[in-house]
Amino acid sequence: MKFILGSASPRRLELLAQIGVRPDDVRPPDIDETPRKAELPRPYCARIAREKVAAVEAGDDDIVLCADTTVALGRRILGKPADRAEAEDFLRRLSGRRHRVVTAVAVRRGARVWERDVQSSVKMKVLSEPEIASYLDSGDWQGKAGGYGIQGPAGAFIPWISGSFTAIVGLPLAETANLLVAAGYPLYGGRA
Ligand SMILES: Cc1cn([C@H]2C[C@H](O)[C@@H](COP(=O)(O)OP(=O)(O)OP(=O)(O)O)O2)c(=O)[nH]c1=O
Repeated sequence: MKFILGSASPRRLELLAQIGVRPDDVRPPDIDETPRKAELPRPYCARIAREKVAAVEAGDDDIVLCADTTVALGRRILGKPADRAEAEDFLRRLSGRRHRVVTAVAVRRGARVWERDVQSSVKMKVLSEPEIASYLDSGDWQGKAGGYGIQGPAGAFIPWISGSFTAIVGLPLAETANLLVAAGYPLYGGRA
């Protein structure tokens, strides 16, 4: 059995390391992440995690883990900003409001798939012009759903969350541990 992380996200690698899980291989999937017409954020996120895990090549006995993190403002999905202008647009929309962050995790072993999604609420303070400008200058928004990362400088913009911090960063560790154990990964030295 090999454990394969199907993700290019350095956050997911670090979060797995936090619970002592080191992949034997990292194979980021390449799928089309375009939402379907009128697709809601939670089903979208779960679908993308499933499509990612199906797209990773692995042996029948290997365990593959993929995840997707989606920022939802009402019914609207905010993906990874394409450029600085889009990141600015996202920040202005999120400023002073509460939004949701959904992270779906999918684990596959052979033909079997285990999945969970976790939804958190996040409140962003009303952002001032200097806060927006300096955050955009930092470049930290790049590659992050909704155009911010709570674990970086944007942590100063988040006075309150309800849910799972690790899920917001990209991988809900409690649920991930359960999925790995269900799939037969020897977490806790195989004692679980
Ligand atoms: C909201 C938020 C998102 N993010 C990140 C987590 C994810 O890496 C990214 C959302 O994009 P994803 O499509 O979930 O993942 P990815 O493209 O980075 O990597 P892969 O598909 O190969 O697994 O946003 C943070 O790091 N902090 C945050 O606070």
